Amino acid sequence: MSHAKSGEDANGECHDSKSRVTIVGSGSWGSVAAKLVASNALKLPSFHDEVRMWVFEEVLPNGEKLTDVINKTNENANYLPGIKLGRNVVADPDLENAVKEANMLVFVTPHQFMDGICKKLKGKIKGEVEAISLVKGMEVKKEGPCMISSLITKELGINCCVLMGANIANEIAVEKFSEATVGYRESREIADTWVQLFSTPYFMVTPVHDVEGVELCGTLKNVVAIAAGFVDGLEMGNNTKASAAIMRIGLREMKALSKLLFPSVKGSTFFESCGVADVITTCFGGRNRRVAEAFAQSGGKRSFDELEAEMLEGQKLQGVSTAREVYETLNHSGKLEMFPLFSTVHQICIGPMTKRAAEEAPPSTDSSTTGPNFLGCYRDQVAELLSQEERLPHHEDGDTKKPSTEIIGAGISSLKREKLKALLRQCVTDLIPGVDEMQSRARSMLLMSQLSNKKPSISVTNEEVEDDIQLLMKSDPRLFKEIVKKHTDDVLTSLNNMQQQAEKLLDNVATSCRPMSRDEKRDLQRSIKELPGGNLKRIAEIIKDHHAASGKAFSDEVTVNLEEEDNVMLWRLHFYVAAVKSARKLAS
Ligand SMILES: NC(=O)C1=CN([C@@H]2O[C@H](COP(=O)(O)OP(=O)(O)OC[C@H]3O[C@@H](n4cnc5c(N)ncnc54)[C@H](O)[C@@H]3O)[C@@H](O)[C@H]2O)C=CC1
Ligand SMILES: O=C(CO)COP(=O)(O)O
Repeated sequence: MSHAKSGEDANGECHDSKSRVTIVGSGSWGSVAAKLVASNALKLPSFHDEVRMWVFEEVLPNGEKLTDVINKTNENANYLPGIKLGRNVVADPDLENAVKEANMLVFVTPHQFMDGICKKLKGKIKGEVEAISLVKGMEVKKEGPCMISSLITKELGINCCVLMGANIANEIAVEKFSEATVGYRESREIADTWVQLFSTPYFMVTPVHDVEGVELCGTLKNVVAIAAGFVDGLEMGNNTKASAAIMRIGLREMKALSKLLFPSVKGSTFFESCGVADVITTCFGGRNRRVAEAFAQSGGKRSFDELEAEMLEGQKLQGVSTAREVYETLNHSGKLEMFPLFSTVHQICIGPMTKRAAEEAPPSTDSSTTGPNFLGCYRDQVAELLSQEERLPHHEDGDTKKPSTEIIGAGISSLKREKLKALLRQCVTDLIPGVDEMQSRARSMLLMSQLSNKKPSISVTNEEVEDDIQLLMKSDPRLFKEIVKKHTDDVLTSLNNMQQQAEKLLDNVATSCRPMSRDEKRDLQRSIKELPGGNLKRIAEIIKDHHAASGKAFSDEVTVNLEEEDNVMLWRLHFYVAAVKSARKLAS
């Protein structure tokens, strides 16, 4: 995109190559966006001074139109009173007129109005136009969820970046320092133009090549903020809000859902202003939090619509409808149970809430350390599937009398077996990112603990040990050791939880296995004997745990007599031995 000055082309025709900006929206953030952009448009030679702002017309109590008041006083009396927007901001109630000359469009209205706005603008935008969306929210269409930037691109046929961040409008309006993130899809040059247009000494903007990640952060954090409000309304305290119940799990679900919807989303995006910073600021200072707090204080007796109208005077909440949209998306894809926080927020928003229900609502302890409870959810689904099934006699597959060669699900119909296999395949797919994350955390901890003992046995690159960690290691080795220990303990707890869930899942799966043949038992016995000491210890643990779960007495000494073990136990050992063999093969 070029920003040369106005001039004449080769044919002597006058053309205007300066950029013109229109802000589509004039709520509190829309008005602050106009102020930021207007101050820069005056300074940057490649922009026209005038910045148009489309206003959804309203009549004030004194009978004046909001647009007229903005143009007369240079203040948005309804949504940002007391703040001068800049004399070069021109309010315009006619949407088509407001955008017709613009080649840079800033969309900033509550997300529920965006579909209608795009439809009105379809075919009305001419020439090379770039857009940016400051809208936090998404649409759910028949085909699935659609981010607002995609809606703009699809409906209007224009490229669209996004700007999200820890940006409470009232604070930026009075020029308190804040950061924001511009997410872009392809052109860094265009992202830089937006950065230039929004940046001021009190508003620092960083471009990130991850449009979906940035937009999903801004969108999903509003659901987390609603949950934070519930916790505040119930006076559960800041520890609850920050830790297991809300912000920490909220961030994990934000990341997991973002990656589920767009696997290209980058983990690093969650550490930009649009990610963790926006979660924190909104969970402490936002409108979503405030209204959700009032909802909880009323014991769910007052509706969000009523409270929004009373408390926000025309401003709009985004979190309640986003929670519904997220719920629909998860429900449609059968993944509700993997996102206990998101789904519970929606259920509380639509139904009567009691303190007890809300207290029971936060995610189970299973998920508090391992993020979305993938394994626990699959365990339950497998258990449900198998319990529903009317068992067929073993050795029979459906209505044929042929002995089955299948191990898993041999006693159930082929239809149920296929469902079971599909569940297990999906479980593995969903588990991979979690395992990758665990591996990378474990590697970091190993590296850190070796560094703290000054004996790294693996090669260390500069990127792996950030400057501040190196500094801490040198300046305060004791604190460094403590931190390493704490994080190592966290990783071990998470691994332990994952292992327990996996064990329960395997126990369920093993109940569906056909009887093990004599030859298979012999093979298993042989394979167990060949295992190294560490793995034998694990075999003993599996047997002990299984005996304990089935109420059998056990002693510290474990002797393996496969003839005496039940079928479930035999297959559990078989799975373990097979996993050890695969791991060894991969390592060699
Ligand atoms: N206010 C804030 O602190 C921040 C807001 N945002 C996001 O910016 C977006 C816009 O929010 P705000 O500027 O805060 O708006 P707001 O909530 O302050 O005001 C509501 C706006 O909606 C307009 N409106 C009402 N009915 C309408 C209709 N039928 N059609 C079109 N417009 C209508 C009103 O005129 C007003 O401009 C939202 O997605 C929000 O999440 C993002 C960062 C900060
Ligand atoms: O998005 C926001 C801050 O970044 C504003 O959040 P609220 O709509 O909850 O005030």
